[in-house]
Amino acid sequence: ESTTAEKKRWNLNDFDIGKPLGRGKFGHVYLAREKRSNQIVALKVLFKSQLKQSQVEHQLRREVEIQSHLRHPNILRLYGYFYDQKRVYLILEYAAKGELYKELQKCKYFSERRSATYVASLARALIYCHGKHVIHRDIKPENLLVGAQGELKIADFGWSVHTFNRRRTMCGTLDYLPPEMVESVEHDANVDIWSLGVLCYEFLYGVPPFEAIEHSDTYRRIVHVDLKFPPKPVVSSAAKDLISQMLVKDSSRRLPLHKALEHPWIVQNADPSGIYRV
Ligand SMILES: COCCOc1ccc2cc1OCC(=O)N(C)CCCNCc1c[nH]c3ncnc(c13)N2
Repeated sequence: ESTTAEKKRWNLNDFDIGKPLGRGKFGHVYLAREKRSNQIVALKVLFKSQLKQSQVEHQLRREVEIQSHLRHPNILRLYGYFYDQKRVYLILEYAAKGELYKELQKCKYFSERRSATYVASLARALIYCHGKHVIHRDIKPENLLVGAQGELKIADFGWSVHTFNRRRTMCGTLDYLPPEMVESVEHDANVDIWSLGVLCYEFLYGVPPFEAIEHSDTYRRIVHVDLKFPPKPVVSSAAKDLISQMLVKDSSRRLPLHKALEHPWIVQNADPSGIYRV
């Protein structure tokens, strides 16, 4: 039995592999059970060839380094990693209710209580990250998972911090980029306030606020903060007020995350436990 001091060296024989949980850009994720402890985990398998080809190995190392030190109920745990000849394996906390965006697609949009509960959880997770000088966790629905009790988990699939160098025209969406990133000026933790505002809007309306067919139109709508609230579904003015205080062009004037947690809409709608029971 290895002591906690020396890092346990994992290998594939330590796990029984279960059903696939999905496939991402760089690899597959499987349900797995660590044999000795019977602990259920998610195992993400990345192909070294693909990592090399996309020049993301060092970025992945950085992402693993950051994620393995984060401990928060709303951030998916990274327990460890190992590799063999061809693959890198990430040992991750298993989120039993899967990807939030699939749930959002199914419901079209979330209730104000559900949206506020998720936004409060994300704000707390981001406050924790900023406290550890980690920013830009790239919170968009695709990066959010749901635990067995309905709690939100930022899985932050890691490419955000690097892909923005190429302004994500290649693979990710622009919808979540704040003006300072679209105009590629330096950015700080306030980018996460913007993304949280975008996410809050998308939870309530089912579409992101600056969506457009053409990238160029999305760019323009973001830099001009062309924020419009559709008449349907009906959304409270308190919710619109919070969103309007987060989607502000001047990053220093965005509502700080701890203030967002005190906003009336959050106080009146978010479940304090961060759990939304469907
Ligand atoms: C560099 O990589 C950093 C870590 O990236 C991930 C960590 C955990 C992930 C998925 C990750 O990347 C994205 C990805 O592969 N997909 C979008 C396809 C699979 C979706 N997962 C579905 C899923 C369901 N229950 C889960 N419990 C834990 N993790 C999961 C899932 N997925």
